[in-house]
Amino acid sequence: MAKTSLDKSKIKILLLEGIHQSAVDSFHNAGYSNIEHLSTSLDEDTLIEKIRDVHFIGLRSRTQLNERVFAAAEKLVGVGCFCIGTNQVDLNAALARGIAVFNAPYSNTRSVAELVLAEAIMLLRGIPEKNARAHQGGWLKSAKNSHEARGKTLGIVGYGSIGAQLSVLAESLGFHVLYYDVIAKLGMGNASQVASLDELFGRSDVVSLHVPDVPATRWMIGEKEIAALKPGAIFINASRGSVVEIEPLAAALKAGKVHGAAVDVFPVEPKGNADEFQSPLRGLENVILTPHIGGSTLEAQENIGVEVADKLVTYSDNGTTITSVNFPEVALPAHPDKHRLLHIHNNVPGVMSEINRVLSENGINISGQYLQTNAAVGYVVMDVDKAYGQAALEALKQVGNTLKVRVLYSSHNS
Ligand SMILES: NC(=O)c1ccc[n+]([C@@H]2O[C@H](COP(=O)([O-])OP(=O)(O)OC[C@H]3O[C@@H](n4cnc5c(N)ncnc54)[C@H](O)[C@@H]3O)[C@@H](O)[C@H]2O)c1
Ligand SMILES: O=C(O)CC[C@@H](O)C(=O)O
Repeated sequence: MAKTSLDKSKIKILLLEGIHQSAVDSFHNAGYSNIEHLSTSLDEDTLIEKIRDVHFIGLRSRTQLNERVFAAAEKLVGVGCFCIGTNQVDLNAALARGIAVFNAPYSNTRSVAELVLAEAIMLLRGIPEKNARAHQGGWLKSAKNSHEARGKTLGIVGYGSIGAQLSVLAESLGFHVLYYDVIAKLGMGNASQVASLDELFGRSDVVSLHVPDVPATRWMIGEKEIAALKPGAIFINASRGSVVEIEPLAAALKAGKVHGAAVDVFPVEPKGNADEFQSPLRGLENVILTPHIGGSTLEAQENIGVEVADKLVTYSDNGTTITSVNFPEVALPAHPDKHRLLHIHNNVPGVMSEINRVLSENGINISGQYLQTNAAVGYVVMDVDKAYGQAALEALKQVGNTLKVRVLYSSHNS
């Protein structure tokens, strides 16, 4: 009897770092039951052992998927970053193996923007010091260095989803908003773009960073940039720990050159809640330190769980790769009466004609063909008659430059 659908219980899903239960529920609802759901990340060697028989992995910002891990991931089909950042995943190593990577580009933007705004207000009022003193039995009742947000200038570095959302919230509170971005962007409300980081730093009372971790942003804020801040400025980083050199920031905070800071992300972050957090910023009363929780609200985590699980399910069930961060994007219709062959290959001349030759020689009729490429990879999806032999499948895998071949069986009996 013809096989009619994938045996979903054989598809192994590994979810790390306390991904919200909503993700597990989404997989279950889609018929996937072989799920391991862990609350922590795994060290590299443990991950390498575990990932060998995993088809889909879900992670957040702590798990590093590097070349060594991918080399061991023989069955891996897709990666879900249950967050915005994808810098923890070697996207090229994934692509070179035909593994699609997805994320949740918007689900926690509001959470980060709200936190940053709250921190800006707290720091403008000197609340961290006053709070610390009160806990020690002190009483710092004073208006010195305490300011309203109204009329102050907020400088945003990176005017993407979070930066723009923060801009709107901050303006509603009376901030003047300036921003610096490598791309020309239309400002929300009355916000205006400035031409350089130097100008932004020189004009802002509060500076907040919202850039991704890419080579150009790595350590982009060091001693020179910190020196360009207005005396007594407030500095906030909820982007990535690799963007700011912590030592010069700590020195400027100790010297009072920077009046206060809120830092959520660090060059080195503990692997889990049981590990010690170490930082030169520890013990400074004018600094709010948070454990990379800018996006950690129940609302955001629940939405992210559903969003990324659904993307993995859709890719697994149907081959659609829309919104993948490393893969050619293809939106595919349902395929109730046809089997679907997915062929992922290096994007070099001649592969498509080889694929078509194999299908033709094996008498396989193509009823629909979808092709999308990026610079490195070609992704072709072919809906075919149900009748095809194992030999044809093997021949497809033998086509030169093939990275991965998958079959999605039709959902109806032949
Ligand atoms: N703390 C947290 O929990 C948390 C939560 C979510 C996101 N993040 C981080 O925040 C980052 C920003 O998120 P987003 O959704 O706004 O991303 P986004 O991609 O929508 O926006 C990033 C912006 O930065 C700009 N940019 C890139 N390089 C730049 C440079 N060298 N100088 C100036 N601008 C530059 C881009 O043009 C873009 O407008 C994420 O990449 C992630 O690392 C942190
Ligand atoms: O949830 C996380 O660990 C990462 C959150 C945030 O940095 C993101 O990139 O979305």
